[in-house]
Amino acid sequence: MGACMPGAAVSQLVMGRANSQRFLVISPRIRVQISDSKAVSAAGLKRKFCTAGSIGGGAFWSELSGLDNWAARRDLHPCQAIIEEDSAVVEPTASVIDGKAIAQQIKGEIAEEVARMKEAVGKVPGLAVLLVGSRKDSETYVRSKKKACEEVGIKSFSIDLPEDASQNEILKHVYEFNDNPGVHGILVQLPLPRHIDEEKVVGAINIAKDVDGFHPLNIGRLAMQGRKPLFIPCTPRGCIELLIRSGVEIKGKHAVVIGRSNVVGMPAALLLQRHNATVTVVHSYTPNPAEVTRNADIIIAAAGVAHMVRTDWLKPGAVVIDVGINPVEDPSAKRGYRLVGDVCYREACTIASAITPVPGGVGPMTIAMLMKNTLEAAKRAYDQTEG
Ligand SMILES: Nc1nc2c(c(=O)[nH]1)N[C@@H](CN(C=O)c1ccc(C(=O)N[C@@H](CCC(=O)O)C(=O)O)cc1)CN2
Repeated sequence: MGACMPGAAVSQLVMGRANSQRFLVISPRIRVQISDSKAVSAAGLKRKFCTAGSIGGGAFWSELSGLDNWAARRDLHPCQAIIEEDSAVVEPTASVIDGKAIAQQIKGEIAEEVARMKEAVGKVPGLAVLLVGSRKDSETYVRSKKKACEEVGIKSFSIDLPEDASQNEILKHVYEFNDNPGVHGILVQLPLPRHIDEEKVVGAINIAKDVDGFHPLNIGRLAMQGRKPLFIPCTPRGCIELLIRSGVEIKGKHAVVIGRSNVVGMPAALLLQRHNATVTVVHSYTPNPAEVTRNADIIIAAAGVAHMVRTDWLKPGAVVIDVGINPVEDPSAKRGYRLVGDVCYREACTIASAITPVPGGVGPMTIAMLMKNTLEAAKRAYDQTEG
């Protein structure tokens, strides 16, 4: 079991040795034997998804897993053959919800609004991004956020702090951004190093600039009837936007959210209810999750377990939004690994009516929604909101 352990999948990337064979433990039931030629890619995979010095993986997954213990649910981990099979080209009968294209379209709309704001008030929105440590995945996401800012005309401010930065140092930057009128949105890239109290840092962000929507006041308002959060967390907002833009009716439907993390599962369930769906949350202690999920018209899968959702979890015609981003070793891929979702895509394609791919589904929408939240923050600051 790895040192960085909060979520299930965190324990899933461990190097091992048995009978003079080296292997990479992808999940409790998946061990990939590593030949010498594969060793580099396995190490690369670990580098990208591990905190420096730890032997566990689970970058984004720990966000999805939250307090959950999916690793203990050995019954839910598919065998390696299933994951390998899934890389085969499939002709889906389900329609593919192209998150990358939809995100691009949304960024185009935002760029137009930013240009209009510049003309009207002579200002553009500003987004501050705080990164602590040198996790490769977090660095990639932060780079994507800055690139998106450039694309749409948002000014980005960034602070990169070392892994051993103190809590006070981080808070000092948050307070400075809170006081900077040119900064309309502030985000602290998660996860933070273990010695930092995430609750304190997120709670220090001015709620009017909390473009991640993780501040307890924003989450509280999201949960309450008749209250309006200033911001909705980007990934759940992206999931709903994908459904709406794909013409999927949410009202009156039964939605199952798999996972209850603070970043995705919990706010997604709250948001679906606000859209008048009947919502069931499936988590790592749910008995017979396949049976529960099989009742769903809409599934948001955010467990952080590669290919957990199989054919028997899906009702024919269900709409599947796959939030999982799980790296699995693939020597034929340039990076030595590829990303797969929580849903066995190949199988789901033949039974669902619509499905998001991984990559290219929810991920790009997270960034587009961050741009949207930042624009909305600036509109409020300059009194440019409609209605
Ligand atoms: N402060 C925050 N931290 C984190 C959040 C968040 O919303 N706010 N979410 C995740 C990571 N994340 C954004 O920060 C994020 C994850 C994935 C993608 C994405 O576009 N993924 C691509 C694949 C990328 C690749 O090839 O590596 C895809 O799915 O197509 C964007 C943003 C945790 N932390």
